Amino acid sequence: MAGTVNPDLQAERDRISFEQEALTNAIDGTPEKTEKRRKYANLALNDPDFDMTSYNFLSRSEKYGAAVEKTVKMIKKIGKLGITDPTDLYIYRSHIFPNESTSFTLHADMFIPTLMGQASPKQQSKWLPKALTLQIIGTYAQTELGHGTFIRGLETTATYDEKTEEFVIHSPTRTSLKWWPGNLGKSTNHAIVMAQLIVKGQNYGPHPFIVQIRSLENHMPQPGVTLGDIGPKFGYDANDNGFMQFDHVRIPRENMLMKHSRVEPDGTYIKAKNSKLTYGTMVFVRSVLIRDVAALSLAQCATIAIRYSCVRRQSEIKPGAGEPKVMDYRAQQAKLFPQLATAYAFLFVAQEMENIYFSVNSEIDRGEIDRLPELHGLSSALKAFTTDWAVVGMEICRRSCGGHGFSHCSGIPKIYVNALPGVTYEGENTVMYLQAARYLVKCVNMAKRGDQLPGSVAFLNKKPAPKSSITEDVNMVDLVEAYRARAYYLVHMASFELDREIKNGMASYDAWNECAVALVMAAKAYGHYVVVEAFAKKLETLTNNQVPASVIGVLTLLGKLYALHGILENSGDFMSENYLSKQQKSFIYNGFLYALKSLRPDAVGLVDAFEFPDKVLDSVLGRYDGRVYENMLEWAMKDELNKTQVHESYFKHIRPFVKQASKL
Ligand SMILES: CCCCCCCC/C=C\CCCCCCCCCC(=O)SCCNC(=O)CCNC(=O)[C@H](O)C(C)(C)COP(=O)(O)OP(=O)(O)OC[C@H]1O[C@@H](n2cnc3c(N)ncnc32)[C@H](O)[C@@H]1OP(=O)(O)O
Ligand SMILES: Cc1cc2nc3c(=O)[nH]c(=O)nc-3n(C[C@H](O)[C@H](O)[C@H](O)COP(=O)(O)OP(=O)(O)OC[C@H]3O[C@@H](n4cnc5c(N)ncnc54)[C@H](O)[C@@H]3O)c2cc1C
Repeated sequence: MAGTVNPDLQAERDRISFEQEALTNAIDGTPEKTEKRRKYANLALNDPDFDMTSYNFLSRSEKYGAAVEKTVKMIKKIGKLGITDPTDLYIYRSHIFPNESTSFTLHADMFIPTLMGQASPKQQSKWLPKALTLQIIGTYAQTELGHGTFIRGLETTATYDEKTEEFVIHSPTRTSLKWWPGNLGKSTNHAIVMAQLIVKGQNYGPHPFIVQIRSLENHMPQPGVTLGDIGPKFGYDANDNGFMQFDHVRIPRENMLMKHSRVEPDGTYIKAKNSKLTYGTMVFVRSVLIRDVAALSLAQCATIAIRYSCVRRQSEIKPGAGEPKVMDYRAQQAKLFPQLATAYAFLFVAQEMENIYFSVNSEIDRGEIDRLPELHGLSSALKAFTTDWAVVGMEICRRSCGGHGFSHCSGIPKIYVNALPGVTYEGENTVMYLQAARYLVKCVNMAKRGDQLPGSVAFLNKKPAPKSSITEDVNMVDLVEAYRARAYYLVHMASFELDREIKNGMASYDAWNECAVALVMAAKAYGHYVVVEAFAKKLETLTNNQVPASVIGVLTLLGKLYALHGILENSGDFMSENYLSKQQKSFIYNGFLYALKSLRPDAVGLVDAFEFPDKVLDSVLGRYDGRVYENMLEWAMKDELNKTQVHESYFKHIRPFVKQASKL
């Protein structure tokens, strides 16, 4: 019957043990935030002007065209509705472009943030009103064909000409072509260009410049600028990632973004308090993508896979007793519930990261830069750690849907390919772990000198107990302590290895490379510890805020499951030096099994609490009503191949071939 919920899924919803609304509020942060999210989501979802036709059956060029059309419609609506708050804008946009790029993604997420973070007040008053009203549309052009990671190796030059008070932007080599910037290929007319600043023959390193790249009249490239799209990619079809070459393009001196460092008209260079303030936009995006790319994408895939697993029946448990829901197989639970728990864990750590980012950033605005290293170390570690685990988890969710997981009808491929580049962009993950490790090693040395370390690295000030106190009745406090101990030892081990190589006469830069395996392990352990601790803190806050006990109960189980799963996956680390005994490992294993069993009745409730609308999931398998089989054929019939019964290639190739063959 149309309109009703699949009875197997309904049965799951009928037995949920917790108050779902209170859990949704905890996920959003507060009841007010839930209300706001629903308001802006519904504004987008209920607007008949946004037909949410899936991109599944479109060519790349059609996808790009559809995205442009939808983007412009959205911008007009935003103006009409008067939405101005960045969070509201983000919610509204992500319900019109679920797991998709808009044509102005880079404008909103990097161009405007760079103007806010890198332009002087005078420059902001010139450029921001234009950017906010889309009189100019920009991108962030840093990466080149030859260099993405090593920003100091960028080759694009910005040479100051004192006579005309202009910078000359130039691409001196083939490898200096800007390559990858989002929305550069076709959509934008301005770019923040990162280029080597050269004044009076001296190179001061990479700095940001604002450059007009296309005409505001006819959208043709500006003189001296060569532009195009970089071609098809693993995903991101609707995004026109582009290339750009400069041939001695002149821009006024005022187009260098001068909040942190300046070039005076006579060519005098005034340097920033910290040269890495120039990298501020990257720190911002790393901080926000923990939630918006890692946590939410994994949560969506877990929603699809768990709902589908309660609809899908296969094989037998008890011979002759009929086919159970695949969710009832313990092995299926062992694959999916850790992904669910991870999504929750990442949402909670993202809330903490966001708070830290905004608090440190307002200090930076007041000229206080002491906490910049911690912000960089933490955001680098968490960006890498959460995106790494999220993409692995999404693939587990896909496989858990069996064959149908491979079809676009599952919705998972679209979510996956949209999130996947998160492991590469905004700092390739290994490189980010190594940046975090660099900070951690410094902290070890500071702790040795007796300095008190800040926030997330304060754990390095106190040596953990040599043995874990985990008992049969595993609790969150002991689990957090176990992760703290692992991070402490791995960070110290990496630092020890580094010192040993240097003491043995190795140059520090070679020692760094030699010890990279240990350093990456240390940074991963730090990220893992921060996530587990954030889960525990969230439980504490919710308890203090009198959130219903049923919600605390189910979240505690999820938190434990997350931590227990991580120990089982990395048991070598935890068991080294006998920190965790064999017996304690069996407590961990039993605790894990207990958590799987206990969470089973609430699995659907736990994913429903995320409140992903069907239009966002774009998944036949993960539909809220669970009517999977009734909709798969209808979905497949949308494919171009099903528009005709006999494809033209039959007449062109197969028929003549068969006719010919039958004559032989
Ligand atoms: C409520 C808000 C709503 C928000 C709505 C927004 C929603 C957005 C949602 C989702 C966003 C996703 C979509 C966005 C699309 C993004 C598309 C991708 C765009 C890009 O990829 S842009 C290009 C990004 N590129 C990179 O990230 C390059 C990575 N490389 C580097 O960062 C650096 O080169 C390096 C860090 C690896 C090395 O730099 P280098 O200069 O060589 O420095 P070192 O010698 O190694 O170190 C020197 C010293 O500096 C410290 N340091 C390095 N970086 C920083 C930093 N950023 N901040 C502070 N300090 C830094 C380093 O630790 C060293 O310190 P030390 O000397 O040891 O003390
Ligand atoms: C979808 C997508 C969108 C993008 N959007 C933008 C954009 O809008 N603007 C922009 O400017 N850029 C953008 N980029 C570029 C992106 O930021 C870079 O690709 C990224 O920073 C990685 O740099 P790379 O490609 O040079 O990788 P490489 O550095 O060449 O990495 C190759 C390998 O070398 C390793 N490696 C490199 N350096 C080290 C090191 N020091 N130590 C150990 N290992 C190392 C890496 O770990 C990796 O395994 C985008 C990229 C993608 C995929």
